Amino acid sequence: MEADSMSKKVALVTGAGQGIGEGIAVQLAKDGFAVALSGRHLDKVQRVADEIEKAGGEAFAIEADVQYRDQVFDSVQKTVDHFDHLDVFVNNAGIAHVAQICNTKEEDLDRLLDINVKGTFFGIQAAAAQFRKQETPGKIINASSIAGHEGFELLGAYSATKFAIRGLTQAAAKELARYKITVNAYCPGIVLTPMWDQIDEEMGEVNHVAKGESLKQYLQGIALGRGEEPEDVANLVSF
Ligand SMILES: NC(=O)c1ccc[n+]([C@@H]2O[C@H](COP(=O)([O-])OP(=O)(O)OC[C@H]3O[C@@H](n4cnc5c(N)ncnc54)[C@H](O)[C@@H]3O)[C@@H](O)[C@H]2O)c1
Ligand SMILES: CC(=O)[C@H](C)O
Repeated sequence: MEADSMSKKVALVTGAGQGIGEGIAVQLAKDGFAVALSGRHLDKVQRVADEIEKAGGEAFAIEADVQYRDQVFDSVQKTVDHFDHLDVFVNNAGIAHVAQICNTKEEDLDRLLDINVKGTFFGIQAAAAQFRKQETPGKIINASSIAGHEGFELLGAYSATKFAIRGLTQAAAKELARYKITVNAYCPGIVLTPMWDQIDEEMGEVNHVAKGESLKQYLQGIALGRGEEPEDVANLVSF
């Protein structure tokens, strides 16, 4: 256990090996948190943890797949074993999938629900259990999306999971407030992370998008179609 982290706030970020999760972990470390980073691929989260340590921060990498409840609870225990306690849990891990609803395979729908919804559900359960065991306040922060406020064509199953996360966040906030545990969600627009490489790859030929146009341009087109100023759309595409 790191002696210094006894006084530091401790955060656990899921899916922290790249993208938004990596950005959150790095910023939390800059803000003085001791950070546990969990992900399906230990080498990816270890890379980010090493970078945080090299920059003078405290970090600890954990291999955990959020679709499995026991691995989520285990990641919290490993964080507490290493840093003594937990203050913040960020349910960041998530996947997207591009398909028209009528063409979405059940196995893809199951994968999205297992990782995005059940993974977030398990994270709330595990974090709340730890905060109550510590008898301390705590913060739980979940990854929803712009697609959790508007259902986008070609992202129907994904949007459903992000809407679900908003509802889950609101319900958890009401249930856990009495324990001084806050539950909030972030809803980014389009953030140019490796998720978009995968989304663009899955695009292929679909009716709604002109050949060669990426989903990013398609979504931007929707925003522009609403008469939003280009700079508004530009704000969506940032990292
Ligand atoms: N990039 C965007 O435009 C955008 C917009 C709104 C919301 N989001 C949400 O933000 C979160 C992060 O997105 P991102 O763009 O950084 O994605 P990303 O694909 O770049 O990174 C996601 C990370 O989560 C990990 N992950 C996936 N499934 C996992 C699992 N079962 N267990 C543990 N880790 C797992 C991946 O390995 C990866 O490291 C996601 O929940 C996503 O839905 C992204
Ligand atoms: C991929 C994502 O979450 C939205 C559509 O930006």
